[in-house]
This record gives sequence, structure tokens and C-alpha cells, in this order.
Amino acid sequence: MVPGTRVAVLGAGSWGTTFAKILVDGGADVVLWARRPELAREISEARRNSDYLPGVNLPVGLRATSRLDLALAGAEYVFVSVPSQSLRENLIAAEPYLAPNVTIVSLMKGVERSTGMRMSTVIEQVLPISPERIAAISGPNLALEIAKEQPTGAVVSSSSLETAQAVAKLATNRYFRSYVNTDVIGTEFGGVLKNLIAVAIGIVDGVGFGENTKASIITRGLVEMTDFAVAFGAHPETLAGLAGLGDLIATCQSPLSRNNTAGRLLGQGYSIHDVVKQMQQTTEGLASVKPILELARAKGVAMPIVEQVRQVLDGTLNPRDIAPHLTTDSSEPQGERTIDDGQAHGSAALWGAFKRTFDQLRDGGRSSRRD
Ligand SMILES: NC(=O)c1ccc[n+]([C@@H]2O[C@H](COP(=O)([O-])OP(=O)(O)OC[C@H]3O[C@@H](n4cnc5c(N)ncnc54)[C@H](O)[C@@H]3O)[C@@H](O)[C@H]2O)c1
Ligand SMILES: O=P(O)(O)OC[C@H](O)CO
Repeated sequence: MVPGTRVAVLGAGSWGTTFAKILVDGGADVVLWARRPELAREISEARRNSDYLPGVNLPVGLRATSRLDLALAGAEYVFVSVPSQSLRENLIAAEPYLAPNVTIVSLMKGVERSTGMRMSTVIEQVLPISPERIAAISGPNLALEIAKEQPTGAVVSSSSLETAQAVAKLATNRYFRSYVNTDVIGTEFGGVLKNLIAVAIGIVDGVGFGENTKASIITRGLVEMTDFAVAFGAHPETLAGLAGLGDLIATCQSPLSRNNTAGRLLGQGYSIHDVVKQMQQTTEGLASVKPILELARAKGVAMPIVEQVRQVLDGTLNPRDIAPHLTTDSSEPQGERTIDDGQAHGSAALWGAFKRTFDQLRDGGRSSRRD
């Protein structure tokens, strides 16, 4: 990365603000766009975003504005972190101010409810830029932990390896390390699907069930995630990496997760109406359940856990009943089938993931690598 590369971040919630800090701490020249002028002022003047990141001091080099034209002027890279349902309208507003040859990076983990589209495909549809200039970032990335500079990793994915590497260089610093891959489908769906499993985990937590139930849901949830993503063209290895298993673990076990929290409230008996009212921040999983199930049906993929989450949201399943039929409604004993119908490829994928993790640890985090 050329130090001082001009970057814009759109969306000054928890993740947009945290990511702006990651980029500044990596040496980029960052302008953060906030919808509300008072928030832009708080970030620029007090170096705080007290609603979203309490107790965090933001870097001196971070500038913020509520003027989209000023944020985007001359930006070579634009990172987008608005709620997924608002991406399309925000891109339309941004388009007149985008520099030629700009690279757009999605930080979001939802699908568009009305179309079922992934965020990178919405970007591709709305903006006149080639897919090689679009990237997505995903991984075990709870914003508040990263804003406090606790070390973590993520995956930058683009159909162009060159773009993924350029973005990964920007998004790497002493506490944040970016790996690269070219499996955009797997990387994006990993981020979307783990939210749904985290809602299920929250529900059983709220009911009062313990670790066996949660471990069963996480393990079977990973199978659902992998089946779904592979049916849409993803590589199974991606789902065993940071953007799949890694994010699934972080989101399912952290009380910081909004999806997990929403699930817990449902498990405690609150209605979806009450839960939505209580959630102050973006909870992508709640909007993704229906479009994901529609996509799954279209490909003939069974998603019993996500289906049960939908029933709890609709009020047609008592949260206490979510556990007993985790994998199937059939009373016949089933094979466990983990990754891909028990073919040799599944164990090879898992072995590959373990080996890569080992190699990365041995490497000591010195270079941008494939996840
Ligand atoms: N918070 C995290 O830990 C985290 C980590 C990784 C990815 N993400 C993803 O990042 C995306 C953004 O989430 P977040 O956590 O920053 O949410 P958030 O609720 O903390 O912030 C969302 C921001 O978007 C703004 N906003 C709301 N409606 C808008 C609209 N119509 N147009 C423009 N801006 C609007 C809000 O004012 C707020 O500043 C989500 O897709 C989420 O899944 C979040
Ligand atoms: O707070 P959540 O549930 O949106 O999860 C945040 C991040 O996606 C965790 O990686």
C-alpha cells in the first residue's frame, strides 16, 4: 500500500467507525461518512463515537463528515458499512461522486431482502464498475473488541486476486490481519449464514439450554452453511475458514453479537416485535432468514435449523422445541454427514483448513496469504 492512500468509509455505526480506525492505523488517509452531522462532529472533534463504541478513543488522523461528496472526493477505495437493506439507495446517492477506477469494498453481512442478492452483486448491479474492482471482507470481527485493538483476522475476497491483495494491504495493521481469497460467494454467504445460526444459539441460550445443545447447533449449523454456500458455487474450504467457522464461533459465543442477543430475547419469550424495538443496532440475521430460506428451497438445500429460527420468529414454534429436531424431522436414524456427503473431499477440505492455520501460525503473520 502507498502510505496515505485516500480512502472513504460510508457508514459511521459500530463497524464502519471501527473499520475506519483499522485503515487509519494501517496508514491510509481516511474520511468517514456519517449520516448525522452531529455524529460526524463528535468523531472529528471529540475523537469519539459514544453511541456505538463507548470508551474507545479514535485516531487523530481520522476525519469525518456528513457530506457524501466531500467523503468521496478523490477516494481510490470506498468501504461500505451501512445496513444491507439500505445499500442500494446509498450506492445510488454515492455514484455521482465516485472517482473513475474506484474500488468498492463491502463490509456488510446481509442479503437484500427483496431480491436475495449478496452485497457485492448489488454493487455490481447498481454501479458501472467491473467485478474485478469489487471486494468483500468477512471474518470473526466483533467491532468493539477490534476497536479496543484486540488482535483478529479477516478475509478479503474479490474475483481479482490483485484487488483482494491491494485491499488486504490497506486493511492490515498491528492488531488486524487480512488474508485473501477469490471465493466471493463463500466469503459473503459465510457472513450472512453465521448470523442465522447465532440467532438459533441465542434462542436456546435464552431458553436456558446448555453447552451440548449449543455445540450441536453450531456443528450442524456449519453443515447447513456449507451445503447452502456450495450449492451456490462456493468452495467448502471457505466455510471452514475465518469467514465461516471462525465467524460462526465468534458470533455464537459472544454477548456482543446483536444476532445472538436478538435470539436470546426471543428465547426468553419476547415477541419479534418487542425484539426489533429493543435492538438499537443493525441485526442482519432477522432480515436474512426469509430470503435465505427461499434461496435454499430454489436449490433444494435442507436448512432445518434456519427453518426453525423462522418458525420462532413467526411465533409458530415454541423456542423450547427448537433443539429436539435439530437435523431432520424424520424419525429414521440418519448418517451424521458433515461436509459433503461423506466423500473424501470433505475430510481433505478440513485437513487443508487445519494445515493452513498451522502454516499461518508458523509464519508468524508476516505476509498476506490465502485464508
Ligand atoms: N458491528 C460489528 O461487529 C460488525 C462486524 C462485521 C460486519 N458488520 C456488518 O456491518 C454492517 C453495518 O453494521 P454495524 O454494526 O455498523 O451497524 P450499526 O447499527 O452499528 O450502524 C449502522 C449505521 O448505518 C446508519 N444507517 C442506518 N440506516 C441507514 C441508511 N438508510 N442509510 C445510511 N446509513 C444508515 C446508522 O445511522 C449507523 O450509523 C452490517 O451488515 C453488519 O452485519 C458488523
Ligand atoms: O453483532 P453481530 O451479530 O452483527 O455480529 C458482528 C460480526 O459480524 C461478528 O463477526
